[in-house]
Amino acid sequence: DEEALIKLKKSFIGGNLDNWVLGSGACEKKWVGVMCSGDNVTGLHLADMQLTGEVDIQALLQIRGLKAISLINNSFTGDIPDLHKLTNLRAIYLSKNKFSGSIPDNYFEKMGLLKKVWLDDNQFSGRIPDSLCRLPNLMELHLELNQFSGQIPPLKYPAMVRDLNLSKNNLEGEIPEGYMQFNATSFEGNPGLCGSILGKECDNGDNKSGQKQESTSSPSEGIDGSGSGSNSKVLAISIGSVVAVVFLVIIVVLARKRRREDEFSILSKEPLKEEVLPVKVPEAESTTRRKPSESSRRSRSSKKGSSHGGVTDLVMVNEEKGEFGMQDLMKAAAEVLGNGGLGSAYKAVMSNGLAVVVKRMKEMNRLGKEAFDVEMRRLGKLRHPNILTPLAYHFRREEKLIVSEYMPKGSLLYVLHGDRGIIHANLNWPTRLKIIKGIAQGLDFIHTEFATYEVPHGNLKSSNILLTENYDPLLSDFAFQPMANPNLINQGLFAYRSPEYVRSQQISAKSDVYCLGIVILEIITGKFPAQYLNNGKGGIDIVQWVQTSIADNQVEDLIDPEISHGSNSIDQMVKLLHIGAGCTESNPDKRLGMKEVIDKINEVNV
Ligand SMILES: Nc1ncnc2c1ncn2[C@@H]1O[C@H](COP(=O)(O)OP(=O)(O)OP(=O)(O)O)[C@@H](O)[C@H]1O
Repeated sequence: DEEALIKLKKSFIGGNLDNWVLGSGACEKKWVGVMCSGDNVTGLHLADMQLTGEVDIQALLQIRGLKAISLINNSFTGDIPDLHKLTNLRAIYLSKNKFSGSIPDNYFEKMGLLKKVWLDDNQFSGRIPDSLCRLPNLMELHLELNQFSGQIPPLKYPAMVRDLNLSKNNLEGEIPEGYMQFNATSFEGNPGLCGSILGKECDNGDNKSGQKQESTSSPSEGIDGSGSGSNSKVLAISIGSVVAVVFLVIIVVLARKRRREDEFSILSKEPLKEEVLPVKVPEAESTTRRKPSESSRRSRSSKKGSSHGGVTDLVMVNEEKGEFGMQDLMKAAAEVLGNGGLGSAYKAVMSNGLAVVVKRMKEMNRLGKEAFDVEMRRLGKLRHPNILTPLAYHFRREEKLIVSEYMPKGSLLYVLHGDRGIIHANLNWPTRLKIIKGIAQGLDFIHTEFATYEVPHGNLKSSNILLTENYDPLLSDFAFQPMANPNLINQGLFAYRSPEYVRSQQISAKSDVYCLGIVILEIITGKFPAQYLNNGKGGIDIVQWVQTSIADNQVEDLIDPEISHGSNSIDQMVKLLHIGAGCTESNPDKRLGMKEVIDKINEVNV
């Protein structure tokens, strides 16, 4: 890697790469801009260095572990470099340079692992390459402030993309359907674009620019449109315009916030760091500002299930992490984590340093207060290395709060499909196998503990599997079925998406096995299952894909290249794929049972 970096340095002009000295140890000596994992170079962050010259792709090709390259805010000119030869890249940042010319349509064709493409603020022209919009893992796309023209190509995997900006180009025509999740700011500054996002109807003729003049001249027609031509009303119009602009800004901010929260529900979920807000607690609780001593007294009294004026404080059901009360939670700074099928989730860090997740559940009224307490205490007593045992709860008729420990590595969903850098990079085969085994053990434990429940877990999916520091999986959000309202059950719990429930409203422990199968296939293929989405848009129908490939004898093609490349464990991966397929059998009678799954998984050893 060092030699390659020196070769690369020679192709640059300018910049201050003085500590790039051959033999000094690029990773050991922390060469400027060089990111490493152990002794391997994984990223180049060469931003703001006034670099020009060439980007020596042959040199970069020698850095086998290279995953990300940033040349942001330099002075590179000419065509886009041949980065497409680096097929392992996850992220390309070329923003704020003077790259120009068009990018070949098939440029990104072999870059299936790319997640982030930032080409904004350059002078690129021509069409947006089709291959870019077909990338299966694309999450962030920034092309703003260029001269891209023509129509926007359809987005093949819209559910993956959470950050998109095509503004300030010369794009034209109707915005394709796959982009509907984004708002107008992602497209503004393209005079020829039209479509419902921009509130600008497309006529099917060519006269798009005429339309543009109309719509930009009165964007707030619906708000202040009446009588706007009269000179005598200039003042009123000015005030109206200001109000309208403020109104629009509020709408845009709210829409963006909402979209971000929606995105969390699809692909969890980088904490929204800037959205620091208090954990909202019921009025009755927040009216009195109790002293800490009072708070802990109340917390202690509430352990016994007591209440004050009909409103209970937090009820601790598991004191392994210490005691805390509602006051402690209220004082904690909180961040939105996501908005799932059961409600919203917040992270709160309390003054003693304990970080917890608070889930606000709205549709959990099946049980009265006492029965709910019994259920929660039962959950609080569970101890298993693969179970996330809740710490506390708060009961109100309209809303329940469930508090659990915060796991810094986050959910398996995010570690697998989001960009967690080194955390993702560590998902090698032995780690993935350990995760699969842990999930199966945890589920088996839940099946024993809640054997009498219609469906013991009910909501097994990768967003409800958290990872510990050591990549041990912890199952959360289980055994909610007896507490949840029927509408929440049907819409919010993943087991209710199993084929037998969709077909004939049957649910059983085998529905959990189906969910386990999806997770196993997700871990081995590295693909985001379409089954997690409500609208069926995006992701991959992982069950169908696996079945077809098994039938066509092409099982190895299913394996995530990140684990199959150069591995001598392909046989084990194939075995696990077959187990995943056995778990996702459409007919529950033909599907594997929980114990069979455990036995089969235990036979697979690293
Ligand atoms: N204990 C935890 N530690 C760390 N992150 C968590 C924890 N619990 C939840 N999260 C994060 O918060 C996100 C939102 O969780 P939430 O449970 O609200 O949504 P979900 O899992 O997508 O859907 P559902 O409501 O069906 O469980 C999760 O995807 C996960 O990334």
